[in-house]
Amino acid sequence: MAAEGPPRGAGGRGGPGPGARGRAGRLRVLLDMDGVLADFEAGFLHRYRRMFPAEPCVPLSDRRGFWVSAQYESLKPGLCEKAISVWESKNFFIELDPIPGAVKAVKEMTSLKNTDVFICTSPIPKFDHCPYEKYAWVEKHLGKEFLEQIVLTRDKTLISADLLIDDKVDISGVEPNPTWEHILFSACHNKHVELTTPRMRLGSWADDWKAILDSRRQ
Ligand SMILES: Cc1cn([C@H]2C[C@H](O)[C@@H](COP(=O)(O)O)O2)c(=O)[nH]c1=O
Ligand SMILES: [Mg+2]
Repeated sequence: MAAEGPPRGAGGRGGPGPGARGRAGRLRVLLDMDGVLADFEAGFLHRYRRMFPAEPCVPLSDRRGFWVSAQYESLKPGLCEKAISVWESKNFFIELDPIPGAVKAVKEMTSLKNTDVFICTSPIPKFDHCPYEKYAWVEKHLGKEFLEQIVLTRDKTLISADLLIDDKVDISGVEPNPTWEHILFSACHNKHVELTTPRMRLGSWADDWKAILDSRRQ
């Protein structure tokens, strides 16, 4: 049964939130969903081929840049809209496979002492299926209790935390100085991007993500 009251690690203390390092020794981690926990890229390619078998596609090894829609449009005018129709279709988000090792890593991370883990994900504006299916995906793969840990936002800079693990290279929004440090999670579209120091990358869930968390602990 889900616990009552505010979710673990979420506000509830009143007054302005503490700074990134002032949370009574607790580390707050935000995990992106698409491209970090759920395999958006493979799911997209699979469904796109099924929906548009006569159209050209981009193999995952040739993906460059975060926006699938932009790369498809440059491949052939009109493909942007077709690409968008793929992730707008019913069951796209719920049917995404987990990224290898993600489910185990999230469960392990959640069980660490002094660590609060949230899923921070941007829904698409067409809301018919996506927000519901993101919740359903979390329940299916991580369990009901984890539904308390979901943050849906189109602007991740507004959310305060110590770390954000995300596959998008540039994350911007209305807050020019987000509290979190962005750890770039490797994906087919960002593998070739060289990061300037001190930016860090997590190659996969098989890599030492605990060391990254520890580097941010007080
Ligand atoms: C590649 C791509 C993605 N989107 C949408 C699909 C997802 O809802 C978000 C990405 O969310 P995340 O939290 O940053 O992982 O963006 C899109 O609209 N167009 C695209 O090309
Ligand atoms: Mg992502």
